[in-house]
Amino acid sequence: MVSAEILDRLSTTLAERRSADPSTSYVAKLFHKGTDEILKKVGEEAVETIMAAKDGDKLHLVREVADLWFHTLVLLAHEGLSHEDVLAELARREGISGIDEKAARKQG
Ligand SMILES: N=c1c2ncn([C@@H]3O[C@H](COP(=O)(O)OP(=O)(O)OP(=O)(O)O)[C@@H](O)[C@H]3O)c2ncn1[C@@H]1O[C@H](COP(=O)(O)O)[C@@H](O)[C@H]1O
Repeated sequence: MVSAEILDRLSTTLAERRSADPSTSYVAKLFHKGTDEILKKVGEEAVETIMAAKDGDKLHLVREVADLWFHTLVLLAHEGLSHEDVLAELARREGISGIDEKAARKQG
């Protein structure tokens, strides 16, 4: 099974690309073009993900979600953030939902 460590490695690469030559790297070129271009790519990949889900081809869906994740990671890196910030938010929510479940059990 592929490890989630790939997110750590990709995140390191994306951070390095912030100072890379735009003519030699897709990510450096996106950073150079700026926020609007990155947001445009995120929007395009979100639409392509929806279309892939609709056509019922699971491999196509996985590939489009990978494109979407990748471009959201580029967006986070451009804003000085990373997947770790998102994972921390999900962990926080898990904690919140745990509290909610306990409260619900007491009420029920
Ligand atoms: N995971 C990815 C990755 N996923 C998708 N893409 C690129 O994202 C683009 C997807 O956009 P589209 O599907 O719209 O295809 P396109 O028409 O070619 O895109 P545009 O040129 O129009 O933007 C393609 O150019 C893909 O090559 C990626 N480019 C890079 N990475 C990773 O990022 C690392 C750094 O990349 P470089 O900066 O290019 O060295 C690489 O080592 C990879 O690990």
